[in-house]
Amino acid sequence: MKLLVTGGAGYIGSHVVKALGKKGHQVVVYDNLSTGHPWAVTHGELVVADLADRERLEGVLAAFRPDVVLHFAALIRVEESVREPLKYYRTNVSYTLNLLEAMTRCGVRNLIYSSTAAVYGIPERLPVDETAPLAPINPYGASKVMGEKIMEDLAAAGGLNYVALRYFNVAGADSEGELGQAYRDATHLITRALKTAAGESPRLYVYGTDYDTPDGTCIRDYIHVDDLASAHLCAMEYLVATGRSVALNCGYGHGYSVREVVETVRKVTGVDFPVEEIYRRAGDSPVVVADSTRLKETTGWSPRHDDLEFIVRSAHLWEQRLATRVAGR
Ligand SMILES: NC(=O)c1ccc[n+]([C@@H]2O[C@H](COP(=O)([O-])OP(=O)(O)OC[C@H]3O[C@@H](n4cnc5c(N)ncnc54)[C@H](O)[C@@H]3O)[C@@H](O)[C@H]2O)c1
Ligand SMILES: O=c1ccn([C@@H]2O[C@H](COP(=O)(O)OP(=O)(O)O[C@H]3O[C@H](CO)[C@H](O)[C@H](O)[C@H]3O)[C@@H](O)[C@H]2O)c(=O)[nH]1
Repeated sequence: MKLLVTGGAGYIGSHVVKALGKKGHQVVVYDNLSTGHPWAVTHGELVVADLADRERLEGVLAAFRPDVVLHFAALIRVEESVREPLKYYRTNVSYTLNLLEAMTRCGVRNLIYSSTAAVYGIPERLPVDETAPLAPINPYGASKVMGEKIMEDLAAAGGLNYVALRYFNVAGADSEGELGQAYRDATHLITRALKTAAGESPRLYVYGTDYDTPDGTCIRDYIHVDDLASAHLCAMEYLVATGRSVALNCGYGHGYSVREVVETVRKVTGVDFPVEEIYRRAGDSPVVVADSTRLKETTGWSPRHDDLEFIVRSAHLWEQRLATRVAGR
């Protein structure tokens, strides 16, 4: 198939592009490289352009005529979204509108959308399934709910078929060591902990130890990025075969506390790095764990790397490669 991937030079998009390329699909990546990297595009063509540029976007869609668009491009930091909400609504909502309008004009009707567990806010029942109310507690989550709502309305009007994949906490790196997280200033827990173990930061801050959880720190459902990539392939096959629109959780169904993650990173790296426990971070939900039964039953997806130590190990190997790459420049 012909696939247009927005944000395909980023962390998750690049892993999905690799999986798509390996399956023989024809890929065009559309990315402004604000956080992505050209080296991360291992298959297909890279168009360096912004979703704000409606003319360029429509031109690329009209020329390529993809069977499916996979839409990763977005801003992703919860805390930043609390401080700078307009930036988030602009990129995550208004540029999604640009994409949907351009797709509509070009007659492209299939979309895989990167949504998030943050749409659930503080879930009432755990693990949370897709029937739970959407009640985001930060602008990032709200922007993704808006994206889903726009797609739902467009689908109801007969103009779109979509799968919204609600990712839980994505972590780890490509099993061949070619790709991984390479944000300029990483904020994700596992990456921050690994960088601290490597001596790039003096200490790891743990944000909040007074949550209503067994050890007082937040609990998250960490999913390996390669398992998430395979969920995209499954979702795409389902979408093309059935034309049915649906939202699907992507997680393993069990969570780890911040303290458990810290201990796993210490074990994997063999470094007893310093940790400082401080105040809560704005916009954080205490516990977020996925019920992914619907993803498994609708698409046949099954995870291969449901193991925190494996996830941390793969991320650790990637961090070592990244350090060599930077040092070699
Ligand atoms: N990382 C996670 O744990 C996580 C969890 C849930 C959902 N998500 C979602 O997954 C998607 C990908 O996240 P990621 O972690 O790979 O982030 P990322 O920052 O690595 O990837 C985003 C990509 O989009 C590009 N981009 C940003 N704004 C753009 C614009 N205006 N025009 C064109 N390209 C633009 C960036 O250059 C980058 O390559 C996002 O939609 C995010 O909300 C991520
Ligand atoms: O240095 C750090 C970094 C994180 N944390 C804590 O670790 C947990 C996980 O934080 P991350 O930043 O790794 O991930 P989030 O759960 O905040 O958010 C991630 O997953 C969400 C879905 O749940 C969103 O989609 C979002 O894009 C993505 O960054 C949180 O309790 C956070 O407070 C720390 O204690 N110290």
